[in-house]
Amino acid sequence: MGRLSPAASTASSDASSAGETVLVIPTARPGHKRADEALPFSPRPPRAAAADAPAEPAERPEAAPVPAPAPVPARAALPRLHLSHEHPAVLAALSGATISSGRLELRGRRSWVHNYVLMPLALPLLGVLFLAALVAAFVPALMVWPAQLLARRLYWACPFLPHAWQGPIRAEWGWLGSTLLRLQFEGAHCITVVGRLLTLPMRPHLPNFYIAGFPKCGTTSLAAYLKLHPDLCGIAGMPGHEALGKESHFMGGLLGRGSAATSAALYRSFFPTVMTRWWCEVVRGARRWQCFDATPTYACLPYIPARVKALTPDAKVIFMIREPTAAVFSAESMLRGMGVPLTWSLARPLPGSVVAGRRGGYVDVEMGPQDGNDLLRGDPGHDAFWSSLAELPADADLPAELPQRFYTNAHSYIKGAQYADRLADWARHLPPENLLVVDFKRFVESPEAVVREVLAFVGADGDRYRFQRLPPGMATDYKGAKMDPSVRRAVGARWFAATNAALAEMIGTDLGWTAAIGARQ
Ligand SMILES: Nc1ncnc2c1ncn2[C@@H]1O[C@H](COP(=O)(O)OS(=O)(=O)O)[C@@H](OP(=O)(O)O)[C@H]1O
Repeated sequence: MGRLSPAASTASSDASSAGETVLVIPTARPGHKRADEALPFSPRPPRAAAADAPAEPAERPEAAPVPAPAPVPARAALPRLHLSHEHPAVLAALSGATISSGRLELRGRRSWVHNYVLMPLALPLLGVLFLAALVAAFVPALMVWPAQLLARRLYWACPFLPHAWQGPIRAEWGWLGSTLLRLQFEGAHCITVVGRLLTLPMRPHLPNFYIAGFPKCGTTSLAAYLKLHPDLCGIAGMPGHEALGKESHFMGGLLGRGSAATSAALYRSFFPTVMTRWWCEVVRGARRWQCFDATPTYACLPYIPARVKALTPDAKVIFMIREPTAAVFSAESMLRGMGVPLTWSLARPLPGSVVAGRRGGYVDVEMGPQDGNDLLRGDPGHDAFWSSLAELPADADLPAELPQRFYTNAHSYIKGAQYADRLADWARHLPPENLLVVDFKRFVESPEAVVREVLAFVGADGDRYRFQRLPPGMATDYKGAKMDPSVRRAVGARWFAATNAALAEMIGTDLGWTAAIGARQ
């Protein structure tokens, strides 16, 4: 510690003449530590300070050697400032002092920027920094854990998603890029789910109708067309995500496979808030506001009709249908494009087929010989599993292996495209006037006419609908792959001929699928 030195008085006098008080204090030196001593601090007004200092030399003494601290007359009335010479640099930084030639100089007057801008801002700035540190410490802890938990459930319900991170996305973006994208996706999903749950009291709606399927039959496009009507809202989906922006997967176990998959309260979290409804009614002029869920797998899974009836007994259900092998091939191509390893392919010739000299599709790219789960042979184990799903009570837990078996087995897609059987499941639970079948081919050719029929079916006023053509939703990049014509014929005849005929009888129209052989249908 040191006392105010004569040098301090000198500097003070110099500065006084320039209009500021300067205290010059020798900085710490080994052997000069006297922690018990205090430095009298006299922030005198500049002029007065100059007047009171009787014996001050006119000029500042040389910096070295440092003069021994001289005693200063005690001033009981003045506050005493304790300075630690052990940390002169810290002191200088805090006080705005400078260290010059081994001495610490305290300047009593700073610029107006310092006094009126920097200093008043310092405290709020420190507060902001403190809050930022808190956020940096706690938000990851509060976000990462829920995000991981919810992502685990999402990946259980949609087990094809993780393949995309490890396969094509990693190949394109590298390890770091794909990891960051994955964290961003999981974080966005978490924010969406938590946001929905936190606003649950404002979400009293269950769907008035469903676009229940079938997968790869244009459900995304139909949903987008319907959302153009002021009366109609889809689910409160994940922003910016084409599929999760329109399909809830709630009954597929997105929030859990136990009671969370049957709770009406939790299901309500997916649908718009009263504010959204108010906006539609007051601003967009909706007269008969309705919301809908467009989860295409609902049409395939035989336990879903019972749950739809339990949760929404008056709901209407729309099914889009497409030539079955084309729909299965579209699903296969989508999954394969996401990096999902499948043991089957409609692009690969069946065993015994002549393939000499033919290249194309996935045949030479990533598929080995057609094995195991043969497309024509069938899978009795899967059939039994499927039948057990049809018996599942509406409030029962979903089987733990359900999504994995559903998404990887070729026979899930085959069963999912046996439309007559699936529609019969639905007709057992809901009245036929609540079910509408839409032909994908006709929808592609004349979307406006089809959309207007759908509007009439759900009870929305067609006169208030302004049609505008939209780009196809969920278009698949086939990467040049084509269905093998022999597979198409064989699979069509083996699995779909009978159900296509039954469908024609059911809807009163033969869509000509049995004869169809070609590219997309
Ligand atoms: N307007 C229009 N014209 C032509 N084709 C269209 C249109 N809308 C959707 N599609 C095709 O429908 C397929 C996607 O169907 P989904 O949206 O039901 O897919 S999903 O089940 O939701 O994943 C997907 O088919 P593929 O490209 O053959 O896979 C889309 O391209």
